[in-house]
Amino acid sequence: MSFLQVRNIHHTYFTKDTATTALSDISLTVEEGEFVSFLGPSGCGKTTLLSIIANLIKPTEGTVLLENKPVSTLKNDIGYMLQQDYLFPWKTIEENILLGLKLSKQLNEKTKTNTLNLLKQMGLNGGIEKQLPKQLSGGMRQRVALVRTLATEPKLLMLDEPFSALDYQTKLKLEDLVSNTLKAFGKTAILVTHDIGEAIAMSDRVFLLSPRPGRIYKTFEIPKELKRLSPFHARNHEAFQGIFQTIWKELESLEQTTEKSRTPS
Ligand SMILES: Nc1ncnc2c1ncn2[C@@H]1O[C@H](COP(=O)(O)OP(=O)(O)OP(=O)(O)O)[C@@H](O)[C@H]1O
Repeated sequence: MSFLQVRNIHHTYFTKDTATTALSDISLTVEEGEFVSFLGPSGCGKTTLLSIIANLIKPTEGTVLLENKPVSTLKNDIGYMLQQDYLFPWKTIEENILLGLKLSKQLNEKTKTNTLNLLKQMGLNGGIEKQLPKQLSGGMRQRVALVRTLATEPKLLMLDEPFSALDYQTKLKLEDLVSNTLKAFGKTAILVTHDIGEAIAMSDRVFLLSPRPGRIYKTFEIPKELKRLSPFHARNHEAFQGIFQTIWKELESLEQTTEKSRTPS
């Protein structure tokens, strides 16, 4: 049995006057330790799908199982890294990274030491733990957010455009750091991104979603010579351009279809 099973998900958002079907007939599986990405035109339902898998939204139809258990019955098994770091501005870095452990009653000397060590492994040492978030750069804050997420040892990590607010150089460095860290911990992760290069460089598989309603249009297996490399080196490998062009063309054809369906006849 696969680690994560997403079965026949349909989702419609209802308001007083409208019904928007965001997702239709989504089924997929993810293996333990795998890194997959959801890529697709704006509004194709990537965030909705991520929220359903994380049990933040209940789907209109379908089920999500993590290690064969419905996600609605799980606690603390899923961690997040989002575009904004959501660090509490009035709490120190140490208080921020220990908060999840405290709330889930897992805070003890051992988990505290492990978490502070992880902060150092992320290159954040020299007394940073006593500082406030505003004293840190955007890239440093995202590293803190990753430590906070990993502190409670979630089984599955959800990454919703975690690098999109960063400058290009910081983003490339963080892609490597996140990828290496998740590999070292053997974590399973799902990334939502608009960036084809990022999806290829970080993933084992890429799910391309088509819009209105969102469906899985195609799945791309990343060539094994790229999977072996860190994201930075993968971007510079000759196999990268080939798969980039293939996905680019597919995404472009999807975007053209979307534009046409928006043009009034
Ligand atoms: N709370 C909501 N109520 C009504 N419709 C919604 C709601 N949230 C999302 N939608 C609609 O559902 C569809 C999918 O939205 P979603 O945010 O999941 O897409 P996305 O692929 O993540 O978009 P983007 O790439 O722009 O972030 C869109 O048509 C959106 O307008």
